[in-house]
Amino acid sequence: MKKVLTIAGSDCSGGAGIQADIKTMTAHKVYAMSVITALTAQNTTGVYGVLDAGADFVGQQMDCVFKDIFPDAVKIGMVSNIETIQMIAAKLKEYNAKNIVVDPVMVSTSGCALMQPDAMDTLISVLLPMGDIITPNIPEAEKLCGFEIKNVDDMKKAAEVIGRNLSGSVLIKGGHLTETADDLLYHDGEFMWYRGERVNNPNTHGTGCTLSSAIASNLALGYDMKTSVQNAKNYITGALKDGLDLGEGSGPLNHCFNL
Ligand SMILES: Nc1ncnc2c1ncn2[C@@H]1O[C@H](COP(=O)(O)OP(=O)(O)OP(=O)(O)O)[C@@H](O)[C@H]1O
Ligand SMILES: Cc1ncc(CO)c(N)n1
Repeated sequence: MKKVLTIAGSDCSGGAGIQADIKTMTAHKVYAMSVITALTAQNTTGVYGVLDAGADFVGQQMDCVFKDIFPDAVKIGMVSNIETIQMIAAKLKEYNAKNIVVDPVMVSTSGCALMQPDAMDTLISVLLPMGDIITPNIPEAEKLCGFEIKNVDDMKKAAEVIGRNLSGSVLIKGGHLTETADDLLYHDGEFMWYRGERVNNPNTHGTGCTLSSAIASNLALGYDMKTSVQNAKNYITGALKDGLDLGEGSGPLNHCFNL
């Protein structure tokens, strides 16, 4: 059985973070492991509290995982402070981790920040370059490229600018921009569009976490980068289309729609 590790924050309401990651990995029939960077108190209406696990304890969890059950892929989500980011980067190097997917969870849309603002530079300079692929949404991509992204041409320019400083691939998610939900991959100097059917479902809590975990699961299963992104795109569209409707706000997806 292939093994995948998520390093991320817990979402007690089960739609995003560690919980979304484990459900996604399980739906892909890979063995899921989790290093928890922070607990969050959140639900479909917003984020109300964050309790950091602390860098040392994150490091200890990573030691336990890597020394015993070496993951075939690693997904990194919420990392709230500078010390934790540095610890994760050091441990990934120490253990020579493979197939690293970094979802830069930087811009909080509702309530408490998931990342301390002073940690952004460290995330950009230390962790993003370690990714085999990074998966910013439009507001995150704007922070990374330094200009506004208003259309698909801007998406291409941004992907190129962001990718210039990285050895890995860049997937800019169009969920916040395009009428159709098209994502753009910049991989080995080439652009590739993943055309998505826009699902008329306001329940999109955790789509980013779910997509990045699906990519990591596919990489662990041995698919190449382009195929992994396509398979993950098909999975997220299916999970949205299932039409689960829970909670007062933007609800979770049905991660198990295909089981
Ligand atoms: N209404 C929709 N219909 C179809 N696909 C969607 C829709 N909304 C988002 N997606 C897709 O979901 C994936 C995640 O994109 P999105 O831009 O929502 O990420 P995100 O903002 O990081 O997510 P999160 O809400 O977890 O922070 C992308 O593949 C995107 O195209
Ligand atoms: C723990 C966690 N990670 C990521 C996100 C972004 O969806 C969230 N809401 N919560």
